[in-house]
Amino acid sequence: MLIQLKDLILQREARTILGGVNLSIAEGEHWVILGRNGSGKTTLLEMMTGYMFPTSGTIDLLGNRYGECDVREVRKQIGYISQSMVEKLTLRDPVWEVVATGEYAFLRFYQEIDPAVREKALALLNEVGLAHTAEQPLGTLSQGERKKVLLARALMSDPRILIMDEPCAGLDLYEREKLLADLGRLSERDIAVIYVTHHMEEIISMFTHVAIVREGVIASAGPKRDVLTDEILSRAYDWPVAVEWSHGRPWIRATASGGEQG
Ligand SMILES: Nc1ncnc2c1ncn2[C@@H]1O[C@H](COP(=O)(O)OP(=O)(O)OP(=O)(O)O)[C@@H](O)[C@H]1O
Repeated sequence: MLIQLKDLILQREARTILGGVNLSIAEGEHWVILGRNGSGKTTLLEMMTGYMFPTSGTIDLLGNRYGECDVREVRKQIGYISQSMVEKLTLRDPVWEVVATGEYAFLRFYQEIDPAVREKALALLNEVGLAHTAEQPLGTLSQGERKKVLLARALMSDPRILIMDEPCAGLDLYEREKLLADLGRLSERDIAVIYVTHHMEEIISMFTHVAIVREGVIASAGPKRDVLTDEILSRAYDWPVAVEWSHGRPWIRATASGGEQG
């Protein structure tokens, strides 16, 4: 098992944020996590990355149990892409340096960079189609390009697991499709992807499984075709919806209009 979450409970003050989460992610699977705002998706990712600890329950990642191992060592095998990550990067740093820092666990360099690390950063930039931006300050790149830089950065340490929290948020259709294409190519690598989104159409064919979080518990989890049904999704979103599959991707349609009167 790559990741095993058992009976995770997280209590803050009087609130139960996670109410007993169980989830197993095996080798060769790529998961999407769906759920309404505030259902607990980001909290789950923060637990998997060891940035938050549960009130009770266990988290095993690549055979390491959090609380009984050096979390920093485990984290080296995880690439994590989130909005808070973007905000921590320095916009005036050259793009290749931003990518290269992914080799280490820190955000900026204060010493000479190993030429081999630079070469690797440039190769990864090339893979995401951004080789030409290597010397530009990060701040001169579009939002979509910045997300690709983050993807390249996350791959620097050759992680076994890549965790992404809404990487396509704020991207236009073109930028989104380009990022998803880069992501799709990851299935050639030995890397498991865990991906949080609000947008069903981002569930590209590489994804094998879906988990739905609802009010701090897993409402449904399994192979994507079993989970992405009209019934399960209508319950998950508290709204009548219908799913259609096109080019191997699910598309969701609200079957009652929020704009209709009375
Ligand atoms: N440190 C905290 N203290 C108290 N409540 C918290 C804390 N962290 C998260 N929460 C609450 O836990 C719930 C789950 O938050 P989380 O960010 O995991 O949701 P989410 O599913 O990622 O939401 P979104 O889709 O809006 O990003 C929210 O109601 C949030 O307000």
